[in-house]
Amino acid sequence: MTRVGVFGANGRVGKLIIDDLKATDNISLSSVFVRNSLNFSIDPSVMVSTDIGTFLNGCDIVIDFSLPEACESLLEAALKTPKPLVIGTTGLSVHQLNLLKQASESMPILYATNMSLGVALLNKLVYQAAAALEGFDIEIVEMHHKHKKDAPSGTALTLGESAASGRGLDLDAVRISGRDGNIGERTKDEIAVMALRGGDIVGRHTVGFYNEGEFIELNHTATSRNTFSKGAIRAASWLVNKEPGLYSISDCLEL
Ligand SMILES: NC(=O)C1=CN([C@@H]2O[C@H](COP(=O)(O)OP(=O)(O)OC[C@H]3O[C@@H](n4cnc5c(N)ncnc54)[C@H](OP(=O)(O)O)[C@@H]3O)[C@@H](O)[C@H]2O)C=CC1
Ligand SMILES: O=C(O)C1=N[C@H](C(=O)O)C[C@H](O)C1
Repeated sequence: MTRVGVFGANGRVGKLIIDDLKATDNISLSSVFVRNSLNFSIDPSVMVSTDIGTFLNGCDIVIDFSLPEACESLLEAALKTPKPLVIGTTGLSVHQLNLLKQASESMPILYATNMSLGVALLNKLVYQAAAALEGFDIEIVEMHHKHKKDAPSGTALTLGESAASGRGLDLDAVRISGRDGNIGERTKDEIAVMALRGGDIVGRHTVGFYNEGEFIELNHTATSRNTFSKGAIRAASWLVNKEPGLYSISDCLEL
């Protein structure tokens, strides 16, 4: 039985992971980390801790859906107490991503900005389309619920990287995040990644390829947040006995 620790247990996704673990074979919840207290009741056999080291010692693998600064604390603690990590937190800074890469030298880490099968496939399709549709303008739009803190979404940035890579470009050099005023015509290589926020939208991503006379739009819509919690649990079962290294959701899904 794989014993899972949930980091970000009070959160929208964290709570669903705790529920979904109850219905999954060969894997169960053993510890949760909270900053203050857990805001719902839990089986008394589960360790609830405000100390990251104690939390890490109480599980075989961690699933993290929290905030960038919280994920950074987790990575720092895991460098002292190595543990397989499934990380879904988005909005990580360059420093935090470097810390994640450093940690993956001493433990297996699966980092995915989106745990769904659909988006994993979408990234492959976007890479292929960007490479094949020479001269088409690439634009990305994402829509999420009004509580989301980071923008653009981690998924949109990953899709942007897939598109840029299909064109042999570096996303950081070609990405724009807004248009306003007398800015002139669109440049050939730019890739816009735009964010909309409102209501309870779970997650919607559209990658458009626009040309004179035709366009293609590839779209993914998450209609349930359980898509992410179940994807993360599947990733944890896959990762737990792997060698140290940085793994992607495509590795787990063998896409
Ligand atoms: N990869 C994927 O498939 C997906 C990724 N996400 C990402 O996952 C993350 C969480 O999303 P969501 O569940 O909606 O967010 P929530 O805001 O609902 O939850 C965030 C959680 O992080 C905890 N937290 C905040 N600050 C700290 C801290 N300093 N130390 C420890 N814990 C902290 C909160 O605990 P507390 O209750 O104590 O405040 C809370 O439990 C986001 O980055 C989001 O973009 C979301 C969906 C899918
Ligand atoms: O915060 C969310 O809700 C989501 N975040 C992830 C992201 O930033 O891409 C994944 C998903 O779209 C939901």
